[in-house]
This record gives sequence, structure tokens and C-alpha cells, in this order.
Amino acid sequence: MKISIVGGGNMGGAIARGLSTCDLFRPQDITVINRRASKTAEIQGFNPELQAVTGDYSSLATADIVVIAVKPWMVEALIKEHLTGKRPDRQIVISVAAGISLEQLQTWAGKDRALYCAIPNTAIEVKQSMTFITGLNATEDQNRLVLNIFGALGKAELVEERLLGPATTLCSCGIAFAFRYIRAAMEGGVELGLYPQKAQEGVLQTLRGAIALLESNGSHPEQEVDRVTTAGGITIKGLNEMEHAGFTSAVIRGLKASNNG
Ligand SMILES: NC(=O)C1=CN([C@@H]2O[C@H](COP(=O)(O)OP(=O)(O)OC[C@H]3O[C@@H](n4cnc5c(N)ncnc54)[C@H](OP(=O)(O)O)[C@@H]3O)[C@@H](O)[C@H]2O)C=CC1
Ligand SMILES: O=C(O)[C@@H]1CCC=N1
Repeated sequence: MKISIVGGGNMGGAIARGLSTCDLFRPQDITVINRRASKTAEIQGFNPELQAVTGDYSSLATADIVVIAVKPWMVEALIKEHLTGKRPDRQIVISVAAGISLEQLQTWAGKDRALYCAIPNTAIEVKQSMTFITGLNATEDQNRLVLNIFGALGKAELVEERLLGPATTLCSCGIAFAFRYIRAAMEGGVELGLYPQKAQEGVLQTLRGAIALLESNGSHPEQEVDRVTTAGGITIKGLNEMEHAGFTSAVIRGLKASNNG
């Protein structure tokens, strides 16, 4: 099975790096097509067995799967120039472009082709993405294949198209929000006297612990908060101060702003 990824930037490059460490494709069957040579060289440097090429679209003629990972406003031109009318029956086209709909893909690529919108996050590089997927004209076998690919790169779920935008905000933009929380906590830790590296290690392990507890106990976050907040203790004082400063509200407002694009 051969896969061609058009666009070797943050997302296309991350997908290629993640895929090259899975067993699903041989590295030589993964082609990354980038516009300029600098990123092509970066990808080739990561794994010399990957096929990283600059402006050479010939692999699209034989790819079983094409992943489109260029900026959203470039998708239409790319499809029309390189995919319309070619191999419509068997080839699966997956766009990871945020905000591009299945209807748009179908208009540009043609009616009889299996099409997907899939939105991963950058943790796909380390096989820890949360990827939401929605498809059109796809068979059950094709759905299984696409879920299998993204499932090997983290967690993957098929959703109705109407949920793809909110899911993108929560999990794809969301990884940036998580990084910003980590940075804020680290800065606080440093102000309290911890060295930055210790602060980062501490925050990361604390988050790992929080995730493990929620998953192991099947609990709601607030139940776990209750187990930490001693009455009159120091945790509730910190939490209330954060809420006075608008913590929950800031997160919700940020999510809504992202979602409204
Ligand atoms: N970054 C993220 O976290 C996420 C991004 N996405 C989606 O992924 C897509 C790509 O985003 P991102 O990776 O961040 O953007 P980048 O700018 O990092 O990457 C886009 C890449 O596409 C290349 N490119 C542009 N036009 C062509 C072309 N015609 N042929 C081949 N390569 C081309 C660019 O090459 P060059 O640099 O040489 O110009 C660049 O390397 C977007 O549609 C975005 O919505 C989805 C989920 C998460
Ligand atoms: O910010 C963006 O538009 C892209 C899509 C989701 C994550 N990054």
C-alpha cells in the first residue's frame, strides 16, 4: 500500500514522521511532496528511507491514499491541478485542511471518489494524536482502513461532519491550549523558586497523573478536584483565585473564538 502526502509542513511532516515509525507502510512507500526543498530535506533527514520530493507529483498516479496537507486556501488549486479526473475509483483522498468541507472536496475532486476530512493534532508525530474523521462515498472497508491508519497514530474516531469543527477546536487547536497551560504553570513554578527544567518535569508528570486517574477511575474531573481540596486548605485558595481571574471562562471563550474561526 502506497501513501502520498502533499505538503511537508507542520502537519504533513508530522504525519510522515509518525507513519514512518508504524508498521502500516514501508518507509519507501511513503512519499512526501513539498513545494520547496528546505522541508523536503528536513523530512529526508528524519528518515532517509522516506520518499521526500520537491514539486514532483508523479507518485499521485500510483498512490492508494493521498493526504492533502497544504493550507486550506491552497486545497482547491492543488486538487484541480493534480487529482481531478485521475484514479477516481480506487484512490482514497484525505484532506487534513481545517474548515474544508466534504462538499467542497467533492466539487473539486469529482463525485465518485472516496473522500475524507481528517483532523489530527501535531502529536501525530509521536503517535499520540486525537484524530476526528468524516467521510463521503466511502465503503466500510475504506472506513476501516482510514481508521486503522489514524488509529496507529493515536486515537481516531469517525464523526458526523457537523462535529468536525468543534472537535478540531477541542483537540487540534486544543494541543496548543494545553501547551499554554503547561507554560503558565511552569512560569508560576519558576516564580516560586523551582528551576525551569524541574518545573517542566513536575508539570508534565502531574498532567500524566491527572490523565491516569481520570482514565483509571472513570471519574469526572471535579470528583478528582474534590479529593485534593482540603477544607480551608491551600488548594481551594489557589483554585478560587484562578477562577476569580476567569480561568474556566477564559478557556471556554478561547474555544468559542477558535470555533467561530
Ligand atoms: N498545524 C496543525 O496543527 C494542523 C494543521 N492542519 C491543517 O494542515 C494543513 C497544513 O497546515 P500546516 O502543516 O500547519 O502548514 P505548513 O505551512 O506548515 O505546511 C504546509 C506545507 O504545504 C506545502 N505546500 C504548499 N503548496 C504546496 C503544493 N502545491 N505542493 C506541495 N506542497 C505544497 C508548503 O511548502 P513550502 O513551505 O515549501 O511553501 C508547506 O510545507 C492546513 O490545511 C491546516 O488547516 C490540521 C490540523 C492541525
Ligand atoms: O490553527 C489552525 O488553523 C490549524 C487547524 C487546527 C490546528 N491548527
